[in-house]
Amino acid sequence: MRIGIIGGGAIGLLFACYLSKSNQVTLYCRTNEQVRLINKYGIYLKHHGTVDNFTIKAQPSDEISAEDLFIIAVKQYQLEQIERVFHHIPSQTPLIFIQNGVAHLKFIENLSHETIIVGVVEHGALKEKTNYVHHTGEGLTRLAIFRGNEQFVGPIIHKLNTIPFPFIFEKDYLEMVFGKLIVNAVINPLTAILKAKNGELMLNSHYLHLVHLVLDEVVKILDISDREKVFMRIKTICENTASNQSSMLKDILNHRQTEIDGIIGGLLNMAETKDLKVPVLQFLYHSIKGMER
Ligand SMILES: NC(=O)C1=CN([C@@H]2O[C@H](COP(=O)(O)OP(=O)(O)OC[C@H]3O[C@@H](n4cnc5c(N)ncnc54)[C@H](OP(=O)(O)O)[C@@H]3O)[C@@H](O)[C@H]2O)C=CC1
Ligand SMILES: CC(C)(CO)C(=O)C(=O)O
Repeated sequence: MRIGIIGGGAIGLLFACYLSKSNQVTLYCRTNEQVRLINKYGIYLKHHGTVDNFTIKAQPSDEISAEDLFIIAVKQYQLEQIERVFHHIPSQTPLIFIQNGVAHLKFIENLSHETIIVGVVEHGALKEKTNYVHHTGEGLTRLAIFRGNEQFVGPIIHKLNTIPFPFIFEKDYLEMVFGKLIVNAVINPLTAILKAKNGELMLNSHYLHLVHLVLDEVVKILDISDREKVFMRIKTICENTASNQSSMLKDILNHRQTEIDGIIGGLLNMAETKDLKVPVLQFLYHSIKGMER
């Protein structure tokens, strides 16, 4: 299958390497410099201490070619910037969006494409250089249909699946996206404000108290009945990624924009619609927005 990946960041590079094992991948980048480096030297993938080199074709993102599928791997807040790119992708070509949070759902609703799939990525990836990615955490990618015929997803998953880079099908896209949203809403802003690694949220009793305060409001907004199950999922992720810095902490430390609007911003909008008071989430939102400057 011909796969176009838009965005040569951590996830774009990671997906390009694994998917190129059994597909023809083109990585669409923002800068000509990244295009040049990848076409000349390929992409380096570090995994478990081993570094492999992958020959991948790269093109500027304003020169879209015909593909069988596009994976959109830019950050949620960069989607607006690539809006015109979608005018060059035929409406029959399936699109996969893998952004964290919920804000991207509003953006994709306005596209005219017939088949839109949303994904939740449970891998960890770190872009160490322009054409060098570190696969820091092994996981899987969940895919669910957002628009179009569910029948298309099975064959796509079949073609994307490789070991150790699995894809699985989820029936309910909202349940899938909200599941990840809760995890990111609790872990990301707290770790970024406290400058703490994920594991510390469970080990420091004061941080754990904050986890519960955040979770109480998230559970209220999303009307979740099994709070304990949700807490256990967060606890497991904190323990499994104990020594990791969350993506929001990394963004703050590197003076980059964060995805707070897509994560806590999305929840604040839902709270407003339901006329719910959520002071803890307000505090997190404004703390991160203030720190972004
Ligand atoms: N990294 C991870 O471990 C995980 C990430 N995710 C999600 O995946 C998404 C991507 O994250 P991640 O890869 O880490 O983010 P990065 O910031 O590393 O990558 C985003 C990439 O998009 C590129 N981009 C921006 N504008 C354009 C454009 N006009 N044309 C082409 N490319 C463009 C950027 O290019 P440039 O560098 O030139 O600015 C950058 O390389 C996020 O929404 C995140 O929530 C989900 C789970 C795990
Ligand atoms: C699951 C978690 C919190 C892992 O660090 C993550 O998705 C992130 O950092 O964005």
